Amino acid sequence: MTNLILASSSPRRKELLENLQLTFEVCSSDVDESYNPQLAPGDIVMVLASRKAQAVSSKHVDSFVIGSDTVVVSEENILGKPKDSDEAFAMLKNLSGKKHSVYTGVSIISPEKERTFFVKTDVVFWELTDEEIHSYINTGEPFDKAGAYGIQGIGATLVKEISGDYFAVVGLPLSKTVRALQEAGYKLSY
Ligand SMILES: Cc1cn([C@H]2C[C@H](O)[C@@H](COP(=O)(O)OP(=O)(O)OP(=O)(O)O)O2)c(=O)[nH]c1=O
Repeated sequence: MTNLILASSSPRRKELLENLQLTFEVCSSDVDESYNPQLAPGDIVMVLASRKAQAVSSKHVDSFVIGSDTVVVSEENILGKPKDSDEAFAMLKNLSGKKHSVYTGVSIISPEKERTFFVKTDVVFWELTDEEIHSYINTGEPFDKAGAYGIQGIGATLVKEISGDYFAVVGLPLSKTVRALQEAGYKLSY
């Protein structure tokens, strides 16, 4: 029996976790991703990560469940996934030539307890021309990603500097996640 479940439909989170050669299943959480905009960004991603983990944990009570959520924060604006090209353009224009922060929340629910935390990573973008932004949007890469970019793909070329956990920007801070799993009683097979 697999006792580790990733409560996510994100192909990136699955690929990240696969790097660690753990045996796990993926269950899509499908929860309402609305949140109270008064909350601080770290609290928003923790609330959403916990909601995703709880939705799956309630059906798999004997498993360790990982839920996660990522948002991009630029000058107080919280950027999720763009709905269309116009929104993607507005997000990338907003990020151009500046520093922003990527917040990723992780919630681990074990048969006994829940442990939820967040990681903040600072990213600096090069100054982008409108033409560069349009070309990037035309690749299709921005659409299912918070802040309208993927640092693991062509989006890497937009990034001048990163300070913090690269994996957290992609969607799951691997090292802290595994440590939290172990603290919750999960035994690694290697
Ligand atoms: C900033 C950034 C985000 N992202 C992705 C990670 C997440 O998949 C997505 C943020 O949306 P999320 O709502 O966190 O996740 P999701 O809807 O894709 O998946 P699920 O809720 O089922 O777990 O943005 C990248 O892939 N690369 C990046 O550089």
